Amino acid sequence: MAGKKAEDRRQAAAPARLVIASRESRLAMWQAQHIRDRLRTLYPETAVDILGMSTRGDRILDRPLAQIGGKGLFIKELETAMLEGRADLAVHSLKDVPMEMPDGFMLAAIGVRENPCDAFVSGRYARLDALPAGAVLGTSSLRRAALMRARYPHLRVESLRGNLDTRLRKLDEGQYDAIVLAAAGLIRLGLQARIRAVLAPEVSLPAPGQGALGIEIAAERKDLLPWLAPLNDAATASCVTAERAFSRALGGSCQVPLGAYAVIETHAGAPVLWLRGFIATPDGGRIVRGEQHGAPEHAAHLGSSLAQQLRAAGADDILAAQGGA
Ligand SMILES: NCc1[nH]cc(CCC(=O)O)c1CC(=O)O
Repeated sequence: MAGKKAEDRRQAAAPARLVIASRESRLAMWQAQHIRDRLRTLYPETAVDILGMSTRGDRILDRPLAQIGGKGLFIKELETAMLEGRADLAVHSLKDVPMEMPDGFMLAAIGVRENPCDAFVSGRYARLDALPAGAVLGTSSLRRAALMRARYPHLRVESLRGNLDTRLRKLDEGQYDAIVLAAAGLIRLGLQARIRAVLAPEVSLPAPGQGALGIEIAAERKDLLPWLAPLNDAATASCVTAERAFSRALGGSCQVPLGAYAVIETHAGAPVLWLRGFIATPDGGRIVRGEQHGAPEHAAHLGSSLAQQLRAAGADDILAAQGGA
């Protein structure tokens, strides 16, 4: 058709080659391969390769993340590769991407969300409620630990670090009676059979961005934006924008237990973004929760409003006790 041909002529040629920087964990590689395959389908003429690399966050495994400096640790080496021209983009679990993007970098696209919830995994027990007093529950996040301590004070909640395979191995070796971790990682790696129960958001409100993929580029590579745009999922992008704005307004780091989870519902034929959030003390002794509803276009505003609402309701005290703002 003449119209189609005219359109083709206007389009610039896709890049000859795209290199994706990725961590080398099995989950990170799955995610990078997923994006590579999508790019290959979108642009059959483009050579798409993956540059695997290990990060400080992968190498330091004996201390909780909050202690060694938080999220930036998992992405710095990948960003250096992009600045040095060894890679064009990086694929991350959005949950691991700092709330404030480092200078010179931006998120080019947010992929469709996998199951955003936490999962309960155990050999012996079918559900959290079935764990007896004194049972050892492992988790890698302050958020899950605070929620579990508040809800199940009779359990011993202990830190669990390492990639997914390591965490499952520690469970299987008997170091823990049960563990709680993101359902998305297990599902992506084909390990969904290990999930004994998916924890409802009412029980374990997910971390900001959990289950979503973030595609990062150097801000000086805006030429890539049109090519990466088809990877963006608008609904997921609005939801995680609200979640990340909430976290950012509360100082967003791994140092304070907080969760945020948004969904888009339809009310009277119009989309409404429903954002829930909480912030807690590490022992779960205090939890301040709240929610906001609004238009998806106002996602960032909804996130910061919810943060303000929680600050007024006691989050400020929690942050002050934490040594935060
Ligand atoms: N912090 C590590 C991490 N980063 C992303 C996921 C899971 C996948 C996702 O949330 O997209 C995990 C594992 C976990 O929290 O159990």
